[in-house]
Amino acid sequence: MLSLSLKPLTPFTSIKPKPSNPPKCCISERGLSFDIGDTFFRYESATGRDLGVLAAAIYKKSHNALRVLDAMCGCGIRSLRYLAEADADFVMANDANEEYGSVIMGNLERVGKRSEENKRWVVTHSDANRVLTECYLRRDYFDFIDIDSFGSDSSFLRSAMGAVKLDGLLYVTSTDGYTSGGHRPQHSLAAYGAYVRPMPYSNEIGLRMLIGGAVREASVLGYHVIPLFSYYSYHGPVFRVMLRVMRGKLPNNSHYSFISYCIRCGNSHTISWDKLSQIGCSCNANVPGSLVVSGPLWTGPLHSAPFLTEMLDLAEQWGWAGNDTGKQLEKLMKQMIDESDPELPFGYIKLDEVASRAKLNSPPLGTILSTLHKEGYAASRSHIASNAIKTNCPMADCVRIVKELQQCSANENEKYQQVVEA
Ligand SMILES: C[S@@+](CC[C@H](N)C(=O)[O-])C[C@H]1O[C@@H](n2cnc3c(N)ncnc32)[C@H](O)[C@@H]1O
Repeated sequence: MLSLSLKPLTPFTSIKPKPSNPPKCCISERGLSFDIGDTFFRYESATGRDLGVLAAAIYKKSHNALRVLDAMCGCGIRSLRYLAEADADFVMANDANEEYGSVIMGNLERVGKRSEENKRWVVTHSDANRVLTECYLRRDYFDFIDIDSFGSDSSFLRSAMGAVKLDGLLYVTSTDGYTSGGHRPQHSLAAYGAYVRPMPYSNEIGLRMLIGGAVREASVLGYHVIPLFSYYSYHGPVFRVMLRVMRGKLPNNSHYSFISYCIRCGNSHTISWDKLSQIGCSCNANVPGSLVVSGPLWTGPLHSAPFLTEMLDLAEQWGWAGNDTGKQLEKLMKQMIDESDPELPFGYIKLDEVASRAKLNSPPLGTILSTLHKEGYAASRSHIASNAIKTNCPMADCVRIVKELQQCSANENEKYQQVVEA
């Protein structure tokens, strides 16, 4: 059972771990062995952990310092990886559940027992908000804060923003897919300040809602955030965003605005704050209920291509591409880099939607992408949905392309048939 300690933070040395069963098993991730015991652990989150470790290591290289707060550490695998792989100078591994203490400590001891000489890590058991607020109050700021919560992490955003160093990194998570689907607009409004309605690219909305919520919390403190990468995984589902927290106001206000989707024509638009009173679609559909509007949320880039390129280079340097998991990670980062093309708008178009508007079967995704490129449109895959494309091509032209491709293949089939019959 989860026990939330409201005692002052206790240093690791004075924690008396409750006797627990021997570790259930010793497993390994990226060649590092660790125990999970009876803690919460998900194998499927390995990609999210890989991305976090790469980002932390890049931060360490550029700042020559890395103090990490792993606010909800479970068995401590992230803390262990930040120490062993990202070469963190110090990690505070916190989990509210005191019963995880011995497993976390056992895992962190793999990088060296804690002693008077070795104070590279500490284990605490407290509510994450309390830990973050106490760090802020004693001006003990961290370079990198990882908040791996269940559900929505919006209640930790403000305290995390106070405890992270300026120019530091905040790695936040949400597993709330229901809200991003637009099924609880009052909830998204309360949690992230965004009134979210059902839209065809709801999983991207989930990432944008999370970043938008962080933009809002940062602005309260006179800061702004820039997403370095945004990662959606259908295992959960999980929305993860790596944010750089910077001093001052958001340089580009148009990156925090509203979006509309027109059910009639299938096009989406961003709506700036000053145009809210003139909402409408370019197709001039005045059919009541045809326009769905969500926001305010993050409408700027989901990733920083230069930062992801550094991560990709580092993964290659570390030899991660040598196995299947590494290859998948490489493919993911390359897709994210493609998605960072500034010509590409927010959202994605599912090929099913294009096919249904064209009343035809959809041609292969690669064929549509190359046709869009030939016609001069920006287009890429989306790491979020394997059957979708990101493109600045209007829906009507996507439909035309699908029809033309279908016609082409019908003509070719006919010619082939004639050759066979002759
Ligand atoms: C998703 S799991 C963490 C998994 C871990 N980061 C990993 O990668 O394996 C969330 C953890 O947060 C802990 N937790 C839940 N609520 C908490 C709170 N308010 N403060 C601190 N820890 C909390 C749970 O005990 C659980 O271990």
